[in-house]
Amino acid sequence: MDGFSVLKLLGQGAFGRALLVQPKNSEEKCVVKEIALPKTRAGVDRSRREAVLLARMQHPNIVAFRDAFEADGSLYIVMEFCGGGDLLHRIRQQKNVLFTEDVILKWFSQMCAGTLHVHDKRVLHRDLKSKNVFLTDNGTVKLGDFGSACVLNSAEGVAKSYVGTPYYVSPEVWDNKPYNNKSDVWSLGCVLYELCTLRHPFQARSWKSLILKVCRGSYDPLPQNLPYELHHLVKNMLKTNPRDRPSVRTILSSHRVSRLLRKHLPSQGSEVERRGRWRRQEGEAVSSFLGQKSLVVTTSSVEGMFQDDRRRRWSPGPPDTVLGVLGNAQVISSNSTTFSGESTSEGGDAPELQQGRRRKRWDRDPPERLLSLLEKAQLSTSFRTYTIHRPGTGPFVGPLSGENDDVVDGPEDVVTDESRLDPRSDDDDTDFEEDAPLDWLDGLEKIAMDP
Ligand SMILES: Nc1ncnc2c1ncn2[C@@H]1O[C@H](COP(=O)(O)OP(=O)(O)OP(=O)(O)O)[C@@H](O)[C@H]1O
Repeated sequence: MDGFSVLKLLGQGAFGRALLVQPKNSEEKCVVKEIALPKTRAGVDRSRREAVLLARMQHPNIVAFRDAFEADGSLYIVMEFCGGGDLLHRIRQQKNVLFTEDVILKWFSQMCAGTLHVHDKRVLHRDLKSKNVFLTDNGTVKLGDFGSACVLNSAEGVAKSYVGTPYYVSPEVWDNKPYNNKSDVWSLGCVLYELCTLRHPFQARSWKSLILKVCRGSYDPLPQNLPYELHHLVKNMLKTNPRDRPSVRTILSSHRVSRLLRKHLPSQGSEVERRGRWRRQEGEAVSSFLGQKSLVVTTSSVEGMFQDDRRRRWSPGPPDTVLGVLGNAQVISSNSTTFSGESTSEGGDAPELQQGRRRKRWDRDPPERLLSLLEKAQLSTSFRTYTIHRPGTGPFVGPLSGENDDVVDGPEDVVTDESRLDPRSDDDDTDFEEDAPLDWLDGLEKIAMDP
């Protein structure tokens, strides 16, 4: 850090801290993200991947990569400073004053442009949320924090990377299906909803309530004064089946809302038509930048992850594994051992769960395991990327929770995605996904059980 004067600590994330710095050889203030390098080779490669991915993303709506280096057992990623702070902070500043339609469309269209660039590079962001969307001093929106796009392999890392930030996690991820480009679309839909209402679509004070609402696609309707196109878009982006959600390309090019969005992206219109590809040279360039041969290996393994264009088909049913058990509320007792026993003997859905067995993961670990884990865990009040504490450490508070948020788990006056029960539509647009659903339940268990 010799070449920088540290101006202030911006904050502490799950993987390290962010500092506002002044490089000694430049006028431009930057952010340095300091990540303590893990002891294992795999862990080190994983950490470096954030730098590699960020360096690959060169787009006006993505935080710009400036440099990366390692010193004293830490990785330092230098990036553009966004003086307007993050969008979550900006939303909170509004108090109860809703954003205008123009502001919503302008910011959201830029988020889509950034996400399209990410997806065109065959990368999944996996932690899109208002806290990871930044504003520059002149009001340009930039996507940041590619830390979750990089974390794979270790049990704990998998849990973090797979679950992301619980309020933004899509039904398929709760249902242990592979994360795909539409899971990013779901998270982006949550951010759009926040822009429209200043509230999160799935407010809840317990895990059970949160997962139920997400898997049912139940949220309060948008304000009536917003244009029909935005209502339609939110409804589409928060479809419980990823196949029914539009891709970001569709949102920007051929959705009912596209015309409104493109009006706010005059200089980037052509970008929508272009598809980027992962290029080995890019990884090599970053690798030599960081002075680490191993990054070439890391890069090519990421490349391999996305080269396979096979389209996996989704099971025909709704995300009914988690939903079925959660819906059967009477089987849930505060004692997880009792719960597991009761759910197989008297729970109405249990026999179906036993018979259905369509999904690989539940074959071995039915959702009872998830629920019993969730009973023992609570979300951190700071609401970082997947932070879980054992019981008694604080209330369940979401990023935009207010005083009067729901305290009950029962039915409410909400929009529910009834189409989750319809026959599935075409999934051509769900064009890539991670190769295999990773075992995040093991990671979750480890975190929840650690003394
Ligand atoms: N490029 C940036 N420009 C301005 N502020 C930034 C930038 N990057 C990060 N920050 C701010 O620095 C703080 C820490 O960010 P960091 O990404 O390390 O963790 P986090 O987002 O708080 O948590 P997590 O990543 O675990 O969800 C946040 O308040 C964030 O808004």
